[in-house]
Formats: sequence, C-alpha cells, structure tokens
Amino acid sequence: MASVMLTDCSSSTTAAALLLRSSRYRVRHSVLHSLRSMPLQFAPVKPILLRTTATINHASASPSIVTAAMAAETSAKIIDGKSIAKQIRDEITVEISRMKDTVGVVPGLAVILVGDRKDSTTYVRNKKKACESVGINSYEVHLPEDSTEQEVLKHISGFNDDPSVHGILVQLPLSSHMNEQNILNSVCIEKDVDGFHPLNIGRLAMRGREPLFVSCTPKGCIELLHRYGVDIKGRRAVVIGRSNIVGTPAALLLQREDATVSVVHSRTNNPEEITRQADIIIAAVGQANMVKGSWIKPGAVIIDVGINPVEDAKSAKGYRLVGDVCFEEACKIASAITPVPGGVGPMTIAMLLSNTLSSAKRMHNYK
Ligand SMILES: Nc1nc2c(c(=O)[nH]1)N[C@@H](CN(C=O)c1ccc(C(=O)N[C@@H](CCC(=O)O)C(=O)O)cc1)CN2
Repeated sequence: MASVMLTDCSSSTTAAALLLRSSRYRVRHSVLHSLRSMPLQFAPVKPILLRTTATINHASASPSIVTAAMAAETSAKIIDGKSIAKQIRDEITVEISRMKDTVGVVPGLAVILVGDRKDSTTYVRNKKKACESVGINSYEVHLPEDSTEQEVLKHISGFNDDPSVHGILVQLPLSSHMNEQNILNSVCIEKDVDGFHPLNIGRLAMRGREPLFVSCTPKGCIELLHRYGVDIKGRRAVVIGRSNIVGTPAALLLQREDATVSVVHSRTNNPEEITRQADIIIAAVGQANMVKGSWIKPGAVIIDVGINPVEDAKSAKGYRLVGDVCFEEACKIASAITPVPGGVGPMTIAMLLSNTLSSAKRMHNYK
C-alpha cells in the first residue's frame, strides 16, 4: 500500500519528474482505500453556463449540476459522480425488477478477492452492497494471500461454467506471485464485466468491432461527460496516464466519440503544453495534485480519476484524498470538474452493475 504523501498544489517538482514518479507507483494501486468517503460540502444550484471550450449541452445536461460552495472564486461546475451513480443505480434497479418479473432472471456477479488488503476488501464490500441495493445476486470467493494461481484459476473456471453467474471479476491488484495476465485471460469474455480481457480491449481499439464490455472506470468517465451534456465530437482531449485499466481504454473511448486524442505519459516532452490544448482532460496518473492551473485551458472540462492520500493534520485520520488535478487552481479555470472523492470513484461501481445487467440481458436475449 502506498504511504501518505505530503504534497500540495504549489509543489515545485517538474511535470516530467512527477509523471516519471507516478509511472513507477502505478495509477490506481497508489490509492489508500481504507478511508471512507468524505461527505461533499456542495450545495445544489441552478446550472449556469460559464466560459467553456468544451461545449456543455444544457438541454441534455443532468439537473443535478452543482457548484462548489467551498471557494468564492470557483467558476467550474462540479460534476457530481456520487449523485449520477445513485441515479444510475436507481435506473438499474427498475430494469432488474422488470427482467425478474418478465423472464424470471436475476443477474449474478462473482467476485474473487485474494489477500486482505484494506483497500481491496473495502471495494469488494462496497461492490457486494451495491449489488444488493439494485437486486443483483453476488457470490464472493475470498482466498488467502498465499493461495496459488491455480486456485484462482479453478474458481474462475467454476464461475465460467455457472449459468447463474453473468459477471466475474478478480479484484486488483493481485499478489506479486500471481501472473495477472494468465488470470485475466481465463475469465470468459462473455462474463468479463471488468472489461480487462485482451479480446475486449482489442475490440475496443478496432473500428467496426464492439467489445462485449468496457472497463468500468473509463466507461464511468465518458458516462459523466454524456450525462453533463459535454460535447466530445471534434474536441481536443488529453488523457494523462496510459494504464491498461484506465488511461488506454479512456483514450480509445474518447476516440470512438470522435474526439482528437493525445495521451500524455511519463516520457512525454512538455506535458503541460500538450495538456493546455485540451478541451477535455482525463487525468489518470496516480500523482497527487500533479496537474496545476497552468496546465489547463480556460473552459476545459476535467475528469479527475486519481485518488491519492495526502497528509492533513486537520483530518481525524491525519490524511485526506485528493485527485491528480490541483482542484483549488483548476476550479477557477475549468468550466466543469469532478471532485475527489465523489467524482469518478462512485461511477466505477455503478458501471460494474450496469455491465452485469447488460451481460445477463445478452445471455438471456432480453432487450
Ligand atoms: N477488478 C478491479 N480491480 C480494481 C478496479 C476495478 O475497476 N476492477 N478499480 C480500482 C478500485 N475500485 C474498484 O475496484 C474502486 C476505486 C475507487 C472507488 C471509489 O468509490 N472511490 C471513492 C473514494 C473511496 C475512499 O474513500 O477510499 C471516491 O472516489 O469517491 C470505487 C472503486 C482498483 N482495482
């Protein structure tokens, strides 16, 4: 587990050094997930369109647009992932009940957890709770840290053959003695609700081919843009980070939406200059407050995937969570931004439920 970092927006470390550092730590795995979500202090207000280069289409924008009450100068709208995720869960609940009543099918999700990492245990518990709340049956296998790869593969094989299971996921990260590729490859693609199977990612990368599933975090990012009425077509988008789980699929999804996409990574020369050209930024690098105000084009829309713990003496826990983007600076320049926590994180689990429902529908040929 990553240690709590002492960092703030005014850090003088260069962008290139930060990107290099983050590529060593690896994006989502740097998250200190034992924290519980902190309540957001945002008051709902009427949406007001501010200067923006990425057009926000208010006719289709969610009525739940809120503005940060935390900083008087804040001009960016806050993209409220927590409330959109709730809205999605409500929609899924209705769909599941309709399916159960008409064809008697209840979607099932199998979760495999290896070891006792606090963050992973919390996520698996939250996934089970979320399943329960929408009416999905969940099945959990919790294996000890020293289990063999063969044991994990045996459980995946059992779930692959079980008709009551429509989705299978293996919580990441896995222990270092296991081969993650072998394990992810063994989930049958029809049940790969995490979208981590190479065939699903490969199809995502190809024009004219459709993946059966898109991984949950990048799908959640795009869903937020859609639900807030952000036009993507023809816009310049920059994805910061190129992980298999978030950065790469997020860039592919934006490209499928007809954005012109650049990927900024640890070997990119002058990442600030490239990022400053973006109408839409997706930051998924796992480095607290790396993207400063000076990286952002006025009016850009920012989706911040990072969840990084930073020291905070004022918090009872001694730390708080921040994103990859320096929120205090960005919210004065961007037209809309996701907060951390309460932005992309809750969407990851909502998209998992959505993928599980789609899988059950597809298997039972239910529209
Ligand atoms: N098999 C998978 N493993 C992992 C995935 C994944 O999609 N599939 N993603 C991450 C962890 N993750 C879900 O598994 C996840 C991360 C964050 C959140 C979330 O809601 N975060 C909250 C803050 C949580 C906190 O207080 O600690 C937020 O951002 O508001 C949900 C799910 C790696 N592993």
